[in-house]
Amino acid sequence: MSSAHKNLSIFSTENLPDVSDKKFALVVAEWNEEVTNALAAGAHKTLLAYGAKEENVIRVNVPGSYELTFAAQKMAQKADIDAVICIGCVIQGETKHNDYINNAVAQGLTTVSLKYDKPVIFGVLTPNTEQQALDRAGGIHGNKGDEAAITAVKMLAF
Ligand SMILES: Nc1c(NC[C@H](O)[C@H](O)[C@H](O)CO)[nH]c(=O)[nH]c1=O
Ligand SMILES: CC(=O)[C@@H](O)COP(=O)(O)O
Repeated sequence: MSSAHKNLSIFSTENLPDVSDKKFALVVAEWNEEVTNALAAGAHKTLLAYGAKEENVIRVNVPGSYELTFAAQKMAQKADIDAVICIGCVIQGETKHNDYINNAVAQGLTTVSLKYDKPVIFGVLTPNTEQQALDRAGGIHGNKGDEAAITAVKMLAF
């Protein structure tokens, strides 16, 4: 179901695990920072709303979404980090560069998650236009950051 038909900020909150003692890494790409900062704010707000402590949300920035994988690995290998949320926005350009980034990041984050046996959440927008990004970063389709955060919370039930 596309985001156009499912608000990203509306989700089930039944049977959520207690995450009051869990530590989250929030890895944020600086490219398209108006969008990624809005996504990160949504993720941060959602984590606190569902039980995380302010001091247990550790934000680090990277230049672009391609660098999310390396930073996610650095955070996931820390013994005290329970989940990693990766935030980015890769807007389609004139070339296929966005495809290479998106595929690398999707595969890379999955690899890190499995290697360190921890949730690593793909909170990366891959829109065709800037408007599509804004619509999903607190606009008409909700906030992908909210969705990424509640996904991290839910995955800590495993
Ligand atoms: N065009 C976008 C980029 N490009 C930069 C790459 O992510 C990377 O930093 C560079 O290739 C050097 O390794 N990044 C985004 O996050 N969003 C874009 O739209
Ligand atoms: C996804 C990108 O890196 C993008 O901004 C590059 O744009 P272009 O494909 O027009 O060079």
